[in-house]
Amino acid sequence: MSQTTLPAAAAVVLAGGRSRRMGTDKALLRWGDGSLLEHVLGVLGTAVCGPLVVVGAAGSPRAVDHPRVIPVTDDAPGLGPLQGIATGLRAAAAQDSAVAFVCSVDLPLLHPAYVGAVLAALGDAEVALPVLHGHRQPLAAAYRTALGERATALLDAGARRPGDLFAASTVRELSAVDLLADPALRAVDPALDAVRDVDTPEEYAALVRGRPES
Ligand SMILES: Nc1nc2c(ncn2[C@@H]2O[C@H](COP(=O)(O)OP(=O)(O)OP(=O)(O)O)[C@@H](O)[C@H]2O)c(=O)[nH]1
Repeated sequence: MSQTTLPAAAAVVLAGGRSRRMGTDKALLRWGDGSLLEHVLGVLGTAVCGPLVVVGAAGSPRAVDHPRVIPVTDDAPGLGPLQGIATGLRAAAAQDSAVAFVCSVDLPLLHPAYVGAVLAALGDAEVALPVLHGHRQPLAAAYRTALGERATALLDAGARRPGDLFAASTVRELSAVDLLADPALRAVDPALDAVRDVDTPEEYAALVRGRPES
């Protein structure tokens, strides 16, 4: 993919979780030559040409040495992914990005072709929501950044789940068949491993074992 064809979207990485199952900060897990957060930002940086928003926990910004990264933090601690989505979309909107790809930090196999396919499928919907491996994938999805305000209002009203935002939005669900209609994605990730997250040391070790030596 050449620089000139990159979508003019932002990317948002949620990196403010507690990593209880992993037992150590997932963003700082080693992947390749750096941390998992750096790796995911590297993928996103080649997938979109807008700002790369990193959402850390309240009071705990992530220091990342990357020219396009905008670090932000949650307004309140421990409210979970809906809060991270709200914070990240508002920050992307403040940078004049109308659309953002939103993901978690724990996706070692995220690929620019996946990001491109999801963004391309947004159309006139407010959310392009993959439904893969039997689950909705709110943290590997595309959103209109105007939803940041709606998500914040929902949080203020006590909502906590991304599903609460979807119930109040125009959502285009994307099946594996829908996504794999994109030839670029089909060529590089036919199993859609891009959404394979690592939550435990065992899952991390399994992916490290399967990783080609760099
Ligand atoms: N900014 C922000 N990110 C969050 C929050 N909760 C979870 N995340 C992120 O959302 C993604 C998915 O999080 P989970 O794996 O479900 O939760 P986690 O807290 O990281 O891990 P566990 O403690 O094992 O559940 C990860 O990238 C987390 O960093 C939050 O309250 N704020």
